[in-house]
Amino acid sequence: MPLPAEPDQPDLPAADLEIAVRLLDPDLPLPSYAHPGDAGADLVTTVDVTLKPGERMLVPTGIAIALPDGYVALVHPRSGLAARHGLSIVNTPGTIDAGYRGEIKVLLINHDPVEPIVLRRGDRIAQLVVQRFERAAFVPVDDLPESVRGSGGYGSTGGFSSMEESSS
Ligand SMILES: O=c1ccn([C@H]2C[C@H](O)[C@@H](COP(=O)(O)OP(=O)(O)OP(=O)(O)O)O2)c(=O)[nH]1
Ligand SMILES: [Mg+2]
Repeated sequence: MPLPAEPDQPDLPAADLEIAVRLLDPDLPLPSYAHPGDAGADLVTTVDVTLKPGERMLVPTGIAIALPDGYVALVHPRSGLAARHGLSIVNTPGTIDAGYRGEIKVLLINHDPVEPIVLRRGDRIAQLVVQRFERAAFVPVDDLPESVRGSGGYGSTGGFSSMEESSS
């Protein structure tokens, strides 16, 4: 697939990969990176949304994409909205498969226990991280190779000091 000769946004480096995007709502922008080197391209909501405390809603972004084979796009929350308002994504990160041609939607949730979150059409609600992935062959075996960690997990290396005190 040919790479764009020029960056799609001024002051940003040329892209590594071209991804076809259908703008289902042409008045809204393409996904865009805020800074050079950013991993996530921001996605917007096409609709006004009010999320009550604890409420979740599947929100449209107005775009459909065609990822090349061997790539996945992951829908991540934006940390600023999470820190300021408690906005997150239920299934974070959401997985956009290479073969998916439908509209990308974001399953938002309001984690604030008290305040509703009000979003307006065009607000940036999430970010899309495009990555290569490996397709695994899952091979059944009787024994796994040994490792230093072994089967220790779920806090085997210790937790917060307050948790250690309360559990002892
Ligand atoms: O945040 C998300 C997650 C997924 N999708 C779309 C793209 C993805 O390719 C498809 C299926 O997602 P996933 O495999 O996570 O969901 P599933 O419950 O396993 O559905 P399916 O049975 O269709 O695979 O839904 C989104 O638009 N947003
Ligand atoms: Mg699936």
